Amino acid sequence: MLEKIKDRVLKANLELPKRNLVVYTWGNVSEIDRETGLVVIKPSGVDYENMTAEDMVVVDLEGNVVEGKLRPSSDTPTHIELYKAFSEIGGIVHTHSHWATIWAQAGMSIPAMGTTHADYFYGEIPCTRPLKDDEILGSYEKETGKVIIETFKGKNPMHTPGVIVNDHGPFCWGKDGKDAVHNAVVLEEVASMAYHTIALNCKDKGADKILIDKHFLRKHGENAYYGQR
Ligand SMILES: O=C(CO)[C@@H](O)[C@@H](O)COP(=O)(O)O
Repeated sequence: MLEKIKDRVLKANLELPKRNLVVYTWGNVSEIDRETGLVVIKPSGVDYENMTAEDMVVVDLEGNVVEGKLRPSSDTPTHIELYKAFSEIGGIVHTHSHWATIWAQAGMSIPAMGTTHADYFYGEIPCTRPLKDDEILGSYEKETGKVIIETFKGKNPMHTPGVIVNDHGPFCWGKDGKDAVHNAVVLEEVASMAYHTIALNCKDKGADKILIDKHFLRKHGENAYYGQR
């Protein structure tokens, strides 16, 4: 079942070590089939070198394993919460990539410092509030999803396809797993650029809003004109 999606999800997961977004097994990618409401996600704690499409696990939106011999990613409940809340998204990725995780550990949103950022993310990439003790001790991974959703209240998740989870790391999403990983690569790059920009000249506010609007909307707005149309 869902063999094509399993192939795509495997490929998207293998992109993580290739792009230096993960160390060992510290990340996961999933994709949802909106027709059946089933999610395909990588197994928990399996080395990327040995992973096959058959190892991908299919779960329903209640978190029940529908197909697969291995246990799904430990972050599956977070992915499920996001799929339920953001109907536009088709793929999700979580990593502990170096620069984005530094922002997470600092508990800081990443300001839009320039056009590289604005080409992909509209405004700051928000950092969630810290989880409360009872949330950590309860359904921790589900609560992680809920705090992301809380952070995105009133925001369009497709305009800001990523978040920094406080003291943890980044989650990104997109129209499918490949697109989500693309956004995670960009987020890591802008996290590094923003850190170094602030270190260099103490500019901690971000670039002119008009410039940020221009760059986001030329790619993603109603009258977008970037690329081939
Ligand atoms: O945050 C963590 C572990 O602290 C996880 O995201 C990471 O190790 C990946 O876990 P899975 O192998 O997907 O279960």
